[in-house]
Amino acid sequence: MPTQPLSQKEIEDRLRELPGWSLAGDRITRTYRLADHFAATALVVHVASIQQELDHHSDLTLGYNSVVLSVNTHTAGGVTEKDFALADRVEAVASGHGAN
Ligand SMILES: C[C@H](O)[C@H](O)[C@H]1CNC2=NC(N)=NC(=O)C2=N1
Repeated sequence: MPTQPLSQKEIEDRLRELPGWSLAGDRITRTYRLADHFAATALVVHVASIQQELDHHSDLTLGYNSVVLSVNTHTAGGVTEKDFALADRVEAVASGHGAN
């Protein structure tokens, strides 16, 4: 059964449990700040490995000392539980990279 898009209320309820994350159009997004470019690059590589494991992929933008993650579920045409599962996994590792 295909993953269903969450309603606006369901998304807002889930976002309350994810400080730093917000809804931008039909995607959820968060910007992480890191110590420097190397630390930001290491976080991108770590997120990429999580995404391969989950078979779910965000758009990742690497800056000098920042990483912007933006995701929805293309196949569902909106935000689904898969996006929040990815967000939860990234949150669990981000602090280990010194991200905030
Ligand atoms: C076949 C494969 O499972 C799909 O193409 C996956 C891969 N990663 C994906 N990532 C995201 N963000 N949305 C998808 O719909 C999606 N689909």
